[in-house]
Amino acid sequence: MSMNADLGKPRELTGLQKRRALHQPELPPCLQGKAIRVEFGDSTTTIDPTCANMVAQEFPNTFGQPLVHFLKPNKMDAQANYEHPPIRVGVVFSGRQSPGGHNVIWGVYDAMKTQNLQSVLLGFIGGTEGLFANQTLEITDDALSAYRNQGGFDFLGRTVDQIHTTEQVNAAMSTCCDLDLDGLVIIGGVTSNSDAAQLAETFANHNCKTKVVGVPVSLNGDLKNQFVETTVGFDTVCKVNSQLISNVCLDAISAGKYYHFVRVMGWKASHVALECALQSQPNMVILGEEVAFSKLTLKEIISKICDGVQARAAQEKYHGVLLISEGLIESIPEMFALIQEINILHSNKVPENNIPSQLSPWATALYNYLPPFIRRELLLHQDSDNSAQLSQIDTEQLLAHLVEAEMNKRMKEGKYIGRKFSSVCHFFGYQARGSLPSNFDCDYAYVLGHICMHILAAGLNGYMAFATNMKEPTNKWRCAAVPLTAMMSVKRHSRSPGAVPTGKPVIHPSPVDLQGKAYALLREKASSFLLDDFYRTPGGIQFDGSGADVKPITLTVEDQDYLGDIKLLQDYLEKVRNIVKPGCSREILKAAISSMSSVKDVLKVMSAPFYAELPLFNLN
Ligand SMILES: O=P(O)(O)OC[C@H]1O[C@](O)(CO)[C@@H](O)[C@@H]1O
Repeated sequence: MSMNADLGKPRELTGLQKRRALHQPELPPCLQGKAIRVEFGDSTTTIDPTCANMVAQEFPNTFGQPLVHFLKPNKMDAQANYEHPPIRVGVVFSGRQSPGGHNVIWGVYDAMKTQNLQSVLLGFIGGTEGLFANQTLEITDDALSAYRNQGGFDFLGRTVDQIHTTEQVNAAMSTCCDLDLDGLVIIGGVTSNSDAAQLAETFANHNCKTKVVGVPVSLNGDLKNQFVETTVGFDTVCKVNSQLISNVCLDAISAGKYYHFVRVMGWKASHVALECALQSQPNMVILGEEVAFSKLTLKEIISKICDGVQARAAQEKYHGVLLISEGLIESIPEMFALIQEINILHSNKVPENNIPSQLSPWATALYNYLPPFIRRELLLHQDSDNSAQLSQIDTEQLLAHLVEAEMNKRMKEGKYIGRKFSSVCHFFGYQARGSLPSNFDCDYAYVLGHICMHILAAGLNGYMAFATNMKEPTNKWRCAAVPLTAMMSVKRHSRSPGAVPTGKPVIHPSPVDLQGKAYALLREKASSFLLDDFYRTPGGIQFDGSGADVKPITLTVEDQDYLGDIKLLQDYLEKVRNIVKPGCSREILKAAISSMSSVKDVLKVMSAPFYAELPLFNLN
């Protein structure tokens, strides 16, 4: 394996970086001090209970483990002089870069050294390939000094986000055994954490002593579910993108001549686009999830945008900003089908140049209709999860191209009588990914690092570190660990509810919730955004002062306090159980059912025994 010799080298820091390096993330009370109380909750099932059997079969050693809560120790425990044995841990950047990743390493390191100065943390240089090839760097205070609260993943670097094939899994296992590791911390998003689950299972199966723990680090914000509220990096990336978008908005309104088509990273889900839209308030926003839900065709999308352009022209406005998500292209039904055909041909090892001639007749027709630059991008080799390389497909340019053609057509036909349509395109992805992390991401990552260490110290395998109640200040966060298998599901080929799940259980990216409060907020403001140029200027990331604690809007408007409410819900269920008995009145039953519906999702995943009782109440 060839390695970049500059990785992990001490960097010369700028004045701002030096100031950032001094930021000391706060720890929630439960993580302060040497002692910690570990409390085991109910055993878990999976996010989609219809897949529970499949997950249980694939993960016999790690399925069904309980939720774990880390709590402030009681007085006696806190005063006891604990001797923690030294441990050896490895840490690897597996997923794509995301601001804050370095602080996970710092958090693990500080937590280990607080418990025992003899503990050793090893970082794998060059990401997963460094793991396979056993290339390590011992993490020390000195080595960390240039990377605390800094952007990028350049302390250790990363390569392919995959620990997937038998060779890769075996290589990882042999490294962990050679290094006599008690734990391995895998930093990444949905793909990396699915791999972490597989690794944990395989290690358990082979009696390998290394326990595997995953950390939700991804700019996409898509590793989000009943347990995990957000991912490390999402806040920073949304702040940087929102600043860029709002700059473009002000530029557009100043001259009044261009439509800006902006695509933001975020992979298959549109969380980044939704958050940025709420922060910067551009004229139009198209999320992949709404297109998939309404089954909008490319033609319908173009027609909607053109209607918007025309409505603005009627008000003498010839500028505007349109925001789209990276995954939009895959959400358009006919494009999805075309991409699927291309993916299958790729998987069958058909060379890129031969793919067009092997498409079905309808896919050929669509392919030929698309402008040449998009055709080329659709054929690019696949991403590590065998899907299209979304970052490389210039969907914003495709839309701009088709909108211009349609506006010209409307003009020719006398349906549009405004000025000629003119566009500029942007893709905001890499610019934000390397940013200095916000306070929120610095603190979140550091806290998760600490939780990882406590998971490993408790001897747990196949878990993810997470925190809840994060819309509140850090001192109110709650810290916990969830089995990776509890977040898994299996894809269905058809979207109909009765469709049988097929394929391997993995952690899937969660889409934007179209029933959620954040999306409702966007819809509520959509017409005003379109016509009123309601642009908002959040500005650059603030590290000090009143703006430094601003959190993602989508995090603060959604009520995700599941863990905190679980006790309440369990008490509630107990009460319902006592009043809803065979023979009780219809009104009592109806009232119980309607008030229960909001809690059933939580109960479903939090506790298998409780979930088993739900059919009694006919809630499904
Ligand atoms: O171009 P790269 O670095 O391979 O990665 C791009 C992908 O990584 C992400 O930034 C993070 O998953 C996606 O939004 C994007 O599609």
